Amino acid sequence: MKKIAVFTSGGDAPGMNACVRAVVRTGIYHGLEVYGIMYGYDGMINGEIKKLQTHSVSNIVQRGGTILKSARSDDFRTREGRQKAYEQLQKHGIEGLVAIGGDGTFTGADLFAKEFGMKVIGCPGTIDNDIYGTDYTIGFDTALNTALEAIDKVRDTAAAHDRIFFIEVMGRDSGYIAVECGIGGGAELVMVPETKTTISDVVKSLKGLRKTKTSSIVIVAEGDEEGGAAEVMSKVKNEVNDDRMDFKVTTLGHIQRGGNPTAKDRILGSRCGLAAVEGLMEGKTNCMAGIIHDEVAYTDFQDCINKDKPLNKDYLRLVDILSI
Ligand SMILES: Nc1ncnc2c1ncn2[C@@H]1O[C@H](COP(=O)(O)OP(=O)(O)O)[C@@H](O)[C@H]1O
Ligand SMILES: O=P(O)(O)OC[C@H]1O[C@](O)(COP(=O)(O)O)[C@@H](O)[C@@H]1O
Repeated sequence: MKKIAVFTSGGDAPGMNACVRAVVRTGIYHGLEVYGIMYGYDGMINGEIKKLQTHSVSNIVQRGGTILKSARSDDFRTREGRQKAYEQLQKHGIEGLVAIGGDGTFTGADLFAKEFGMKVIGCPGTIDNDIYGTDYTIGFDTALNTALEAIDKVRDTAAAHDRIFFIEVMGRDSGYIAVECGIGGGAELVMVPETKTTISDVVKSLKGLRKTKTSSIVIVAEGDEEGGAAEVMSKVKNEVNDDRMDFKVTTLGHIQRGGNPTAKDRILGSRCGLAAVEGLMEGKTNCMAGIIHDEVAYTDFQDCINKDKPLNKDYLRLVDILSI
């Protein structure tokens, strides 16, 4: 293998730049030519491909977002789109790809590799931490710490005014951010998509806590089955029907996906990037380079896509016990 390319796809997650840098520098270190594809699969189809040098990735290890930009591509979901993408890669003589993204990116990559014989290794880039085959995903730690900092600030005003705050964090299908910032932020309750918490459960807990506490923080993952924080708050308010309880909502939103990556995300991105390139050089394909128990681990795309990474139930128990 002489030429490889790297791209970021789907969303963006802090630490992706560290990963891109590692791919470029590891490739060059091993004598490969490394190309960057802009705007994910859309850029692959449109031929937005450029050769990268060591200096192309200078001064990015500390930056959030992705210098290669990111996009969601409908065209890549079609056979014609993937055919065009393959032709563009052939023009440059590219034989291997490093795909930095989430489940969707890996689904497209797996299909593409099987259809055209392209070699592809993925790196797990999502703040949601919901990818099987790695203990942590690139971006999760930064998002968690951003959310935690915001929760600390909200707690100050919650305490000063004896309020009950419903704080919405990201996680369309996953409660990792919610549960971990719930523990770290000392939340009274955490609502996540993985477990059912009814409005009556919430009301019962809040009324119970009222006997010992004057303020409370409820963390709601955006994908909770009862709705986001605003919807949960309004349902709880209706059921409580007590004007003495002062409810507020804060939605943290996309601030969680931005900002300079933490040390953990820079290191994770760097390790996965290096492992992806060396994996390609060893002939591996259709798998993701992740880290399990502090060791590099390659997991088949099919497992990454189809297997669940369950939340640690001990974490939810921890929130319950520590919030009394
Ligand atoms: N079944 C599929 N077939 C082909 N391409 C796909 C498929 N699923 C996802 N993709 C491609 O991967 C891109 C990123 O997927 P998406 O789910 O948006 O993000 P993520 O990688 O973060 O999960 C999509 O925009 C699409 O181009
Ligand atoms: O508004 P967008 O860009 O669709 O992103 C929202 C989604 O992004 C996520 O944060 C995941 O993003 P990443 O996978 O890119 O990290 C989800 O939790 C959330 O539902």
